[in-house]
Amino acid sequence: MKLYQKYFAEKNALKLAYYFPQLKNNTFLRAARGEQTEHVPVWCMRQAGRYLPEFRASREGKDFFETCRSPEHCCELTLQPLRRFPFDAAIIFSDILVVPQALGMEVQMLTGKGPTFTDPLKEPEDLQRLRASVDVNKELDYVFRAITLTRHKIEGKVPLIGFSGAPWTLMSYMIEGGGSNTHSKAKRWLYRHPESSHMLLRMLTDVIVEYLLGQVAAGAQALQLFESHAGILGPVQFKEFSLPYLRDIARRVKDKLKEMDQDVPMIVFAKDAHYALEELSESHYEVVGLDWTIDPRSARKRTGGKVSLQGNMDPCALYAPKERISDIVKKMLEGFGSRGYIANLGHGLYPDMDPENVGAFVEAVHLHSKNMNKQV
Ligand SMILES: Cc1c2[nH]c(c1CCC(=O)O)Cc1[nH]c(c(CCC(=O)O)c1C)Cc1[nH]c(c(CCC(=O)O)c1C)Cc1[nH]c(c(CCC(=O)O)c1C)C2
Repeated sequence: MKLYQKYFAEKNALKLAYYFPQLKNNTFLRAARGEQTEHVPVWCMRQAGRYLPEFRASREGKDFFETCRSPEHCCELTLQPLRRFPFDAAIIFSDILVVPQALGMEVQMLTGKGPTFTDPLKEPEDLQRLRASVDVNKELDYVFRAITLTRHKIEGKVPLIGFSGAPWTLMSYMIEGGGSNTHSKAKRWLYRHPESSHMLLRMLTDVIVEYLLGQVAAGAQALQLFESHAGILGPVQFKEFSLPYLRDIARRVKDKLKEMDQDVPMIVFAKDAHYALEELSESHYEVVGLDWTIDPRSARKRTGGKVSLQGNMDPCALYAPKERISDIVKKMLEGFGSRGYIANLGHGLYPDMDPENVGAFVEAVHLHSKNMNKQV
């Protein structure tokens, strides 16, 4: 057991605080808790990614999941965007598909095709192929080591976010075997095998809870759940197959963290789930992440101050000239207001985006939010 984990297990909050370098910029954590900050904090989903030439150089010729298994590589890729831009948070380089791997499934990242499962789940009997009990500390130890290393190397510059895919999104990959437009194979399970679907979602939930707690024990200072495939579900199926598991995860993680005297904000990002905004704001998460299809003012109204909000500029707005990006950011900030708000994109950065425009986005968030704060 590493020293940090020992203090965590002993619930020794005082020693825990001294183990890692002191945090210098806590705007992201304060905004997550709904506090007023001197500027609006900003980070980008997929900020460690192929739009950066140094990322492409580091990844060149290396297998994607081999990279995920190397704490040194993950640490380097996590830190790269921070060397270029004054982001207010970092997200650990990893992937949501490490969880199906921990359950015993084989996944490869094929160039030009994306994640590909060798043998996806086809029928409910296939659930027997999954590990009935997963030793998360053993199977995902490489992620925990990457987090601990990065938390040291980041030198307290900004907080480090840990993450997991949410159960439904992971289930859909495990059945589709990769990316899909219709998700019809996975949705077939929901209509045809609802009990087996719930069984799989429960198995995933149990592993995700342990995985998230392990990430905090390793040094993660916030957690984000990615329900990237929420939009393919309608409100009725979301309520049955996604929301209860998202709630269960937050409740169980929070209960455990409370026992440990740990206060770690949790973010839920359910892409295209605009129909469930009210429910998501009452799901025990401090922050609800939004995609770009939701109007900031209406999101504030519908969530009624119960949560902080994160998002939601259309990633494609980064193709606009810099002055236009600045105007779009200003309008977005006016819509959300500067309190209890974390600026981000409505989804991840694309590989062909210009790093300079990412820099313009970050700068515009800081500049306009500081100006807004001066006026109140
Ligand atoms: C950079 C990267 C990642 N994954 C993949 C890539 C591109 C491949 C490469 O660089 O070689 C393949 C990679 N991994 C995945 C995909 C999507 C495939 C598809 O469904 O079409 C691809 C191309 C699956 C995945 N992976 C992830 C999600 C949830 C977020 C989202 O909705 O985009 C999903 C759905 C999470 C993820 N994935 C990653 C991070 C950490 C980096 C960061 O955000 O800065 C995170 C948080 C890292």
